[in-house]
Amino acid sequence: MTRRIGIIGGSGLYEIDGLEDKEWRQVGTPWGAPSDALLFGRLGEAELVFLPRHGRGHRLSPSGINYRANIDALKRSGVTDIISVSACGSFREELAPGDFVVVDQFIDRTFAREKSFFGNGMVAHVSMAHPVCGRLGDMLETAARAEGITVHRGGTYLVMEGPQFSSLAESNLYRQWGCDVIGMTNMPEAKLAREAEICYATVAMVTDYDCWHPDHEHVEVESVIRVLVGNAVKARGLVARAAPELARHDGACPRGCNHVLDTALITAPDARDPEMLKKLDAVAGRVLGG
Ligand SMILES: CSC[C@H]1O[C@H](OP(=O)(O)O)[C@H](O)[C@@H]1O
Ligand SMILES: Nc1ncnc2[nH]cnc12
Repeated sequence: MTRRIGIIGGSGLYEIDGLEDKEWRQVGTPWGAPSDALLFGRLGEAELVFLPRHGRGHRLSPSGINYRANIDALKRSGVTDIISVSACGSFREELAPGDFVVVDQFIDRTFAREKSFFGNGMVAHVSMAHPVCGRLGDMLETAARAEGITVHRGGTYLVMEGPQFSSLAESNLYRQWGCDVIGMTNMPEAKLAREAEICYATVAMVTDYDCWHPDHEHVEVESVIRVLVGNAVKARGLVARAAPELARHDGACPRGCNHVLDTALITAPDARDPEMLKKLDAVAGRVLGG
């Protein structure tokens, strides 16, 4: 299996530098339109596809993003691995603005988004026990260290619906829950990537201390953007280092991300809805024969 790397760029990362043979292409999906055209290109040996999560110009709010279209578009573009680059608030003193966190767990508190490709007519249940790909996480951590970025391995990312930031009571509650960082976008993205059998890992770039820290102002867009400008430069360096390394690893994911649907489908073949199966051509074609 030749690996092709998808980068989903979050707030502050709307384009990616240094790509050769680059071309923006519209990719249609049965789930509607993705956030923007996809930018195809190469970084040395590595084939990359970049998608700005909020669209160029940051047109889309976290609740308004068509996550299913984004993941489907990446899947039908041949993407095997997704690196999610996301801004986040920090719940811990030691996770300071400018630091990167390679998160390994999520708590999904979103409620106004489509969260699955499956449903009535074709039901599937995938495991989210380990929601990110450990191998991809290893590579991102190594690349970040090599780039001289202060990186923390592991952490729980609380995904809130937004678009408003948290109240102080919420911020304190999430800290009591043991959460490390907060953002608004990585769910259902990670769930959908899992369903689409794509390896997924997040680099969360700390921009602020949300609103719990007595010595820091509560988070505002203006301060987030200020930190993001520096973070985006570091994120580009990280991608440039991690992508060629990842591309060297041919073959299926050793953690099994590329085969999760082998054990997830439950609807009997004669009870499956043909219309539903058509929509699943890219995401589940491997097991449904799309
Ligand atoms: C601009 S602050 C809030 C905004 O930033 C994060 O976006 P992303 O995850 O795409 O980097 C956060 O989730 C909010 O959407
Ligand atoms: N404090 C915060 N809460 C939610 N999303 C964020 N993105 C960046 N900082 C954030």
